[in-house]
Amino acid sequence: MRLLIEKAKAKINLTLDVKYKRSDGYHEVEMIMQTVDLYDRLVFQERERDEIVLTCNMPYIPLDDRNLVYRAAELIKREFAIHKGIHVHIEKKIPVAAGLAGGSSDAAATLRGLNQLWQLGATYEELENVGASIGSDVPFCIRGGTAVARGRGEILEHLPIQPNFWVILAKLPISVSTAEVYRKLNIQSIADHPSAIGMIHALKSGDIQQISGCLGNVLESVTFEMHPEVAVLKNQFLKFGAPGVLMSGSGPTVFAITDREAKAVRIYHAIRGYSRDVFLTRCW
Ligand SMILES: C[C@@](CO)(OP(=O)(O)O)[C@H](O)COP(=O)(O)OP(=O)(O)OC[C@H]1O[C@@H](n2ccc(N)nc2=O)[C@H](O)[C@@H]1O
Ligand SMILES: Nc1ncnc2c1ncn2[C@@H]1O[C@H](COP(=O)(O)OP(=O)(O)O)[C@@H](O)[C@H]1O
Repeated sequence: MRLLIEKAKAKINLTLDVKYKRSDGYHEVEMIMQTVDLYDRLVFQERERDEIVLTCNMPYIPLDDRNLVYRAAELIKREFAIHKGIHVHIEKKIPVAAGLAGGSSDAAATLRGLNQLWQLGATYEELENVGASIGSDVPFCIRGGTAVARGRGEILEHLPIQPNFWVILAKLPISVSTAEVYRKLNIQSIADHPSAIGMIHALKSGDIQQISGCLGNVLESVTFEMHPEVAVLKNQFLKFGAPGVLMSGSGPTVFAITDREAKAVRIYHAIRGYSRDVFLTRCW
C-alpha cells in the first residue's frame, strides 16, 4: 500500500477588498494572498476497501463529510471515476476557523496528494477548478505562493515574486464565521479600499515600510466590532513596534510583518503574553 505526505500551508491576506455583493450571495473580492510557512501535514495511505477514512490529532475536527479533506477526496474520486480507498491522517497545526484557510489548504493538499498518488495527471489549473466547488480559498491553496485573487477568490493571477519577511501570527481563542462577517459588512461604509496594485509594487520593491503601508483588510472593522479583543490584540502588536499589522481574512488571527529577525523574535515573545496561539513564521 503506497503512502504519501503533503504539507498544507496557511495563507494570510496582505490586502482584502470587497467590491460589491453579487446576485449569487457571494462578495466580489480583490485580495493579495500569501502563503506562510505554517502548515498541517497530511499522510495519505491507500486502503483495500473503497472508502474514505480520516483521522486527526485534534479531537474536535469532524471526520465525516463536514471535513473539507473528505469532500476533496470524494470529489476527486467521482471526477476521475476512482474506485480505491484512502486513509488520510490530518496532523493539524494551523488554528481552526482562524482566517488562515487551514481547512481549505487541507482540501487543496488532498487534491494534490491524490492526483499524485493515483497518477491522475491533472494540471494545477484543473485541480484549482475542482477545488473551487469546495470553497473560495481552495484554488489559491493548490499552488500557494503570492497571488491576486478576484471573483469570489477563485480567479487567480499568480505573481512571480517571493516576498522575504517574517510573519508573527496570533490567534485569540475565539472562532469567527466567515459567512457572518461577510453578511455584516456594509460595503457603502468602506472608507478606505486597499490597493492590490499598490501592494504588488511594494512587494516588488521589497521595502518593508512600503509593504506595511499597503496592508489593508475591509473585513477588519466588522470582526473588531463583533470581537473588540481582536482590535486590542492589533494595538498590542503596534505597541511592540511592528512596522505592519493586519487581521487575516475574516479573522480572528492578527499578523505582524518585519524584515528583521531580532525584531520578529522580540515581537513573538512579547505577544505571547496576550495570546496563547502565537507562531513565528516566514512567507515563502
Ligand atoms: C475571508 C477569506 C479571505 O481569504 O478567508 P477566511 O477568513 O475564510 O480564511 C475568504 O474570502 C473566505 O473564503 P472561504 O472560507 O473559502 O469561503 P467559502 O467557504 O467559499 O464561503 C463561506 C461563506 O462566506 C461568504 N463568502 C465567501 C467568499 C466570498 N468571496 N464572498 C462571500 O460572501 C459566503 O456567505 C459563503 O457562504
Ligand atoms: N480539515 C479541516 N481543518 C480545519 N477545519 C475544517 C477542516 N474541514 C472542515 N473544517 C471546518 O471548516 C471551518 C473553517 O475552518 P478553517 O478553514 O480552519 O477556517 P478559515 O476559513 O477561517 O481559515 C471550521 O468550522 C471547521 O470545523
